[in-house]
Amino acid sequence: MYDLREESSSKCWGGYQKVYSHFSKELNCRMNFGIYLPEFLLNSNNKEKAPVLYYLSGLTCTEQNFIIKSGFQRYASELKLIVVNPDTSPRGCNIEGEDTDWDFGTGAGFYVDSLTEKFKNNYRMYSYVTKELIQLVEDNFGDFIIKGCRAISGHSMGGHGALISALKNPGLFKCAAAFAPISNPINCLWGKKCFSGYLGEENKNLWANYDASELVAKYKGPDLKIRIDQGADDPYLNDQLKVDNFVKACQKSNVPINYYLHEGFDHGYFFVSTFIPDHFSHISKILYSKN
Ligand SMILES: N[C@@H](CCC(=O)N[C@@H](CS)C(=O)NCC(=O)O)C(=O)O
Repeated sequence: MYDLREESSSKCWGGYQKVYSHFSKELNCRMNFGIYLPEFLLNSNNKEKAPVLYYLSGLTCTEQNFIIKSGFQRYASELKLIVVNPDTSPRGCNIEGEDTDWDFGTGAGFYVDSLTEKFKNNYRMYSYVTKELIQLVEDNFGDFIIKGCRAISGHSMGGHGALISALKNPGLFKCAAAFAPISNPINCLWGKKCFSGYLGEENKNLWANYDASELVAKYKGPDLKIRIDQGADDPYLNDQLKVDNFVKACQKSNVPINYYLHEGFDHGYFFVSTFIPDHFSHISKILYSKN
């Protein structure tokens, strides 16, 4: 039903970096995602399984940016993590205007389910990530996976996607983490542009349902063990990311958060790749812990 096809498979550190394509019912188009499988899972006499970390990328990315630039594979293999990373928007849907801007449409799905006439049949990245992709992975790679043992992380727009996916679905993920997340989208230009295009000005009262700083204030569920890594020299920090608003909202609602502000680092993949080892090790400890 998914029409799943392996597009590539490359040995990388102690595992295989694969890319699959499939047809998405949520998005009404074919999509790519990356999956990294630590090698031990593929040995014929192996009985061990592994947790899954879902990783969402930021504006302008496909599944390839994280695969090529972050260097995560070495740590995923050492820490025994399966890592699944989808594309950031539907592709090739031929919606007028979707390819005009780098911060809206293609490459900028913003992890919401669109409500506007123009986008609602395709731009459903929220349901794609939290329902269809998880189901697809569990249906097709279930033999390798510790049931129900998932975490989610992401970068920038993907950090926003990771936080809202976890906050809106208590219990779905044992841990939520992010690099430089867009933390209060209803109060920044990137968020306002995408929410107005995908959700509509007429539905402004619903925008808060996709805003991490708003959602955390209402969060009731198992401890999420949130971790954020942020570059102190990130040019987007004050105007677009507004991570402080999220940290304050967590403190106000007594949701534990580990926030690391790293001197001198900016927004790009040199920052992400530097902190992948700590970030992944934090997530792995939580996924492999008994409680
Ligand atoms: N338009 C700028 C800003 C977009 C941007 O910084 N995107 C981040 C996520 S918000 C990214 O991961 N870009 C892709 C890359 O660095 O490979 C650009 O493409 O450089």
